[in-house]
Amino acid sequence: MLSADFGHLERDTQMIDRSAAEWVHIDVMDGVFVPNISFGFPVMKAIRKATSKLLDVHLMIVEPEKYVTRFAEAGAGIVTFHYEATLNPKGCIDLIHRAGAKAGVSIKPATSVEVLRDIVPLIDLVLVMSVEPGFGGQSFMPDSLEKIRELRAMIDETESTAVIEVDGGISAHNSRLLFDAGADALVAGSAVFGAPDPQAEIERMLQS
Ligand SMILES: O=C(CO)[C@@H](O)[C@H](O)COP(=O)(O)O
Repeated sequence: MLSADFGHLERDTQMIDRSAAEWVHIDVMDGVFVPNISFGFPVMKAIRKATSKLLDVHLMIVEPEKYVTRFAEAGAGIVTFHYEATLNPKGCIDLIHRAGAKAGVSIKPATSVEVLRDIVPLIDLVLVMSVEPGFGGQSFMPDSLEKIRELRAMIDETESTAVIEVDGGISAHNSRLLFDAGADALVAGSAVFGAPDPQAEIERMLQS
């Protein structure tokens, strides 16, 4: 939703609601963990009202343990925080699960997937950032493909049920490549909202 027209948030959310996309991805940025500020609870609640789809919330904030419960209570089906943003990832995971949501952990491009080995059996989703978090419209970083393959192997070895989500620079041009590398869920912002027909673009990604 970061690439939606915020002046027409209800219209754009309803458009995604009618589309073949399965989840609605919400990027929350605090201006500290990333050099950009997006939105918080009021906007999240407005999106919640405009769709019945699962809300997939990506927190790009410091001290996520302070807020994960409130995001779950505001209607997030998945709450994902950054591994780099907390000293207590297991505590955050626990808080999210206790609030009734699924827990995800995200890693920035420079963070090795190895840091997740101990926690991958405890989580529902790993979000691999394929751009530096903070802004939409950046180019996909090809090194992410190897990270996805490593993560797929780690998830299989540890018998984790976590899904692999990838975010940043994704379109119908690379979605097949990502799927083949082991991704289960793809996030697309500018490719969808910048397309002449966003719903057809989502279909193209799913078809490819
Ligand atoms: O989390 C982020 C950016 O920090 C992403 O969700 C991007 O906003 C995706 O946008 P595109 O790369 O698809 O334009």
